[in-house]
Amino acid sequence: MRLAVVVPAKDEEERIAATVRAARSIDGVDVVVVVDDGSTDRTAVTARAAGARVVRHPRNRGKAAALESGGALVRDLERPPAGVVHDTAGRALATGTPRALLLVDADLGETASATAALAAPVRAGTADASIAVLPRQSAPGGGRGLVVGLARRGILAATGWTPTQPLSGMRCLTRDAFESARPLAPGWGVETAMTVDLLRAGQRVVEVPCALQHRVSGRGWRAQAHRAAQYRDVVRALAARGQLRALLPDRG
Ligand SMILES: O=c1ccn([C@@H]2O[C@H](COP(=O)(O)OP(=O)(O)O[C@H]3O[C@H](CO)[C@@H](O)[C@H](O)[C@H]3O)[C@@H](O)[C@H]2O)c(=O)[nH]1
Ligand SMILES: O=C(O)[C@H](O)COP(=O)(O)O
Repeated sequence: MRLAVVVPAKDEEERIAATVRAARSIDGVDVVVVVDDGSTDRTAVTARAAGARVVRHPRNRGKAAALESGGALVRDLERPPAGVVHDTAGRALATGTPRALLLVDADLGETASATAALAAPVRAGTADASIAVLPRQSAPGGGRGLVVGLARRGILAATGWTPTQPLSGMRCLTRDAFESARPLAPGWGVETAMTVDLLRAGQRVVEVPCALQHRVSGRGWRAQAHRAAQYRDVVRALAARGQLRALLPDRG
């Protein structure tokens, strides 16, 4: 099974090269696409130097839009050159299974190689999509579980399944599974909505422990503003899926 890695990246010049190198080292990966989502630093040039194909958003459009752009580029790569894939009767010939997509955040650095474990169940055909479960992070986070709790309750209410880490963005999906979850919900709602939409479409989803370390959000005002945006986007994603009840806090 061939794998295309898609890396959404906003101002990730410090970690993007290590992330791209690690992604390229994964068995089966033949293309790494970095979507530079309107960065104001050297993310794009650094990613290209590390061996990635780079798509650039002139303006920042959010993580979901970056994943859409990466998915579209890989879709274009699957299209065979004109004139080569028809038989003598002009019938189109099958051109093989499209690549599975491996969605990898830009801030994982060299630990990105651990996303290789996500491909195993998809390759074996026992799952259509896999989601990474991360270990305790080496730096302490500053969250109180509000966004995570909301997303978890929403997914449970919508599907009957309780994810361990509902916001985890490291995922491996068959092309068919990815397409069944499109259009992706905007911004930070993308993971919550994707899980709901995959399960509702009958795709088999599993969680896989992966030894990943990412940049955790702390306690400062920037981190809290980030969480507020995450909360807003998860609310929108759940509301669009008829899960407003999940927005109410647990009653114990
Ligand atoms: O406008 C943006 C902002 C971020 N990113 C990229 O998106 C990824 C995740 O962003 P990050 O700042 O690391 O967010 P976190 O809050 O740390 O991420 C957690 O929560 C997110 C959902 O809210 C998930 O997407 C992540 O996988 C999960 O690690 C990174 O590669 C970013 O560079 C974009 O592409 N566009
Ligand atoms: O820091 C985090 O884990 C995320 O930003 C989610 O925040 P939360 O702890 O409020 O769910």
